Amino acid sequence: MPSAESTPRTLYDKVFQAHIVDEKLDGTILLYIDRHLVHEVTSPQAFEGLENAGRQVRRPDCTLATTDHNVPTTSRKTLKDIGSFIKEDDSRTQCVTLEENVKKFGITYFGLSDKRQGIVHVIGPEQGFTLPGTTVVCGDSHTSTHGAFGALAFGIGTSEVEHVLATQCLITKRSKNMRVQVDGELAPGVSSKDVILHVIGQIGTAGGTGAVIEFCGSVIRSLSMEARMSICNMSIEAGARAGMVAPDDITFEYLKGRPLAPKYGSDEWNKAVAYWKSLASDADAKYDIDVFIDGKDIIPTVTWGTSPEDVVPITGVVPDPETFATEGKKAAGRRMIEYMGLVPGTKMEDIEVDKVFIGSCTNSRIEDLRAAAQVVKGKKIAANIKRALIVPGSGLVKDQAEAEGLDKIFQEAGFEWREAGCSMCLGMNPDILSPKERCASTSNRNFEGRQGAQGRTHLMSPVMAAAAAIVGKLADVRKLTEYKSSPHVEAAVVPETTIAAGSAKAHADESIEDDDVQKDRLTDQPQDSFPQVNTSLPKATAAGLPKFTSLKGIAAPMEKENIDTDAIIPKQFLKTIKRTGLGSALFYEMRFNPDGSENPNFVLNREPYRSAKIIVCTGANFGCGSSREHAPWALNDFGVKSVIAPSFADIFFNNSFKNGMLPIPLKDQAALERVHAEAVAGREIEIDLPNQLIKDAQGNTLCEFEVEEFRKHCLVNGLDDIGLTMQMEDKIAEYEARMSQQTPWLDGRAYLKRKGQGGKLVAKAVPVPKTNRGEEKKEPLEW
Ligand SMILES: CC(C)[C@H](C(=O)O)[C@@H](O)C(=O)O
Ligand code: SF4
Repeated sequence: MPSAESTPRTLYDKVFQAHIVDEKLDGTILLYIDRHLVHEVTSPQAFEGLENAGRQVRRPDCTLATTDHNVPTTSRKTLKDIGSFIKEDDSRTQCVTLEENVKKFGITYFGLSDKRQGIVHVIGPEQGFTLPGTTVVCGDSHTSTHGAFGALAFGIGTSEVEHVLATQCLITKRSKNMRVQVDGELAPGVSSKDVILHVIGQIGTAGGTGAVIEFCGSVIRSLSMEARMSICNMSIEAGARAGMVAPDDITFEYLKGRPLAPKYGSDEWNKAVAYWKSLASDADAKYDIDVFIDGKDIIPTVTWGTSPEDVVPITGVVPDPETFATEGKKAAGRRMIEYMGLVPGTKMEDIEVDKVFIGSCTNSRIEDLRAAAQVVKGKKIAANIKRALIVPGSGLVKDQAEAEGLDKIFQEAGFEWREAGCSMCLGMNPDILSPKERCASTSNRNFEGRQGAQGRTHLMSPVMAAAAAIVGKLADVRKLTEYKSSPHVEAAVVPETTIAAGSAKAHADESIEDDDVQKDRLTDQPQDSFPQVNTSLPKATAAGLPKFTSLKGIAAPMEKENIDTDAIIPKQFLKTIKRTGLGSALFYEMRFNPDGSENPNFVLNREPYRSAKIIVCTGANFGCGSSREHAPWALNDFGVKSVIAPSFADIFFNNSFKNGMLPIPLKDQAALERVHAEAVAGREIEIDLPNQLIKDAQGNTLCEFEVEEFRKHCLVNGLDDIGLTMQMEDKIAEYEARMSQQTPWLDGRAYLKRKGQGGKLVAKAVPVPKTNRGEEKKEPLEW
């Protein structure tokens, strides 16, 4: 048996190991976080918790905030401040709240008048905030994007955002190692988006559950950083905790000259590159799961259903659910076909499209826009296309595209050229689909209602979306354009304006009318008029959580696979700055008809399930998709304190515990069926946490269940884990001081000047006289 030192390790093992502050015998780990990105949707409750407990942000120098989800993407030429710019009340409140919080807690913030504003997963890499070998978190599932740099980057819920703000650490466990190796070459017209859609089609949306995927192989190595980011971005749609690519020369080339990366050519840069090179997986490292894909099997891919795994090649047809393997899959397929308004057997290329969206954290970078422009150049969008939007991922991407004349190419073809933001990816802002509209979209989720209530989304690459706009139907881009080479394999170029950091004026766009906001009326506004149920249950408070020992109550049966958090709580309800009051909107689209009346067929609208305290779901991968902690908050507020299912998505699983709730993964099919049968019969069941048993109403044991010791301890004792972590202050400070020596390029200067208790420097003896850019400090960044 080789010693721990000589055991071959994966990229994930190495980065994870380097961030362990403390490890308990049961494998519970306190992990140090180098980079924390913050946006307006998932942070208000975290800052509120911090304030209520009288806590500070531990490392403002490692925290970067922006507004992206709620912001309109119309011209900012009249922008005075965010409060007057955003018309919709709840969106405005979230953005203004973030601005207040960043001021209060001294965090660097890129607001709407700053060219560096944009989608959080675009701006991190663009600024060099994301670096190889770091741990990166954000209250957002697509934090996986940053793994393209060989960072361990993952989404967290709001309670964990608060935990990181307060302690710069997270409590976690090791994930499994999974390798997805894509070898060979991609054919012209096939891009990294097709690669990831194809992979998800192969492994399914739960394929990566509990694992960190390392993408490797000759195809991945040949991709630019931007293309790698698109792949890692959608690791979350493959169910993985994170996606990673080993840093290499393409990575280092991309980082040269980025404002927050070590200064190119300096000793620090050389030291950093040497370290980054050492992170690649050892040749004989072991993976728990291996997937091999041949690049030549991938052709331009689109989705047909309402889960990212429902993919077909563009040359294919709409599948027939009656041919699916199980009754469950057939039923789910029928619902998708109906929701998507499709007929089995229809050629994908015959499906007409109403709107086209090129944007989102998957595909809104300069290379995406260049590739799409190449398809569009000299052509016009089809007459049936109602709107085609190009939404750059950041103000700097927009500037770069304009410098290259891409805006003109798009506008001449009939596209709208917008300002940066999440836009129509999830429609928390005015860019949405109307009911039944069909969209060719470069985003990452095609869930029901994702782009607007009853909207129909087909996911695809930027060149495929551009082709759909020109043809007016889903289209095979290879028929439109002669490719000399695949657009995605060009080496990354650092655009001039990307390097030019610094606050800038709002950028005007003459071509967009301000009244677009009016045009884009939100049709699916939150409604607060539904009755609250089960509000008598105890709520979490900053002082600690209600204790969970035994739970007895009605269990509502569900049978669906892949119940995503968008379905548990749709986007329009994420605009709250509170944790409470969401019970009335739980499963909104399934629970209520479009006119607001109850859907009598939905389980929670039937007796005795209106007062359910437990959900028993026979479908796997419960809680997949977005990291929104609003999902457990909504369940909790409704009165549901425990969900039993064959498996859970990682972030939802974590978020539930943080709210004193107990998700129970029950893999034993027979046991699950016994519990489900009680639920179907409308009888109470009892969850006995100390003894790890599920019992029927008479107290007879139905089955045992597993739960991690540390999580059980916290639940049974109602422990606030921020308080627990803060008791580890000595270890955290010791870790920080050590890392300031070893990786000084990760510290902002403000940190080095900061005094700890007794007036001692928190991290001394670190000779970093200048910022990482080698310049004197400039506001607002303290680097
Ligand atoms: C708002 C946020 C919680 C969410 C996520 O985590 O993914 C959003 O970015 C999304 O894409 O649905
Ligand atoms: S997935 Fe969409 S909504 Fe979520 S961060 Fe990315 S662009 Fe924004």
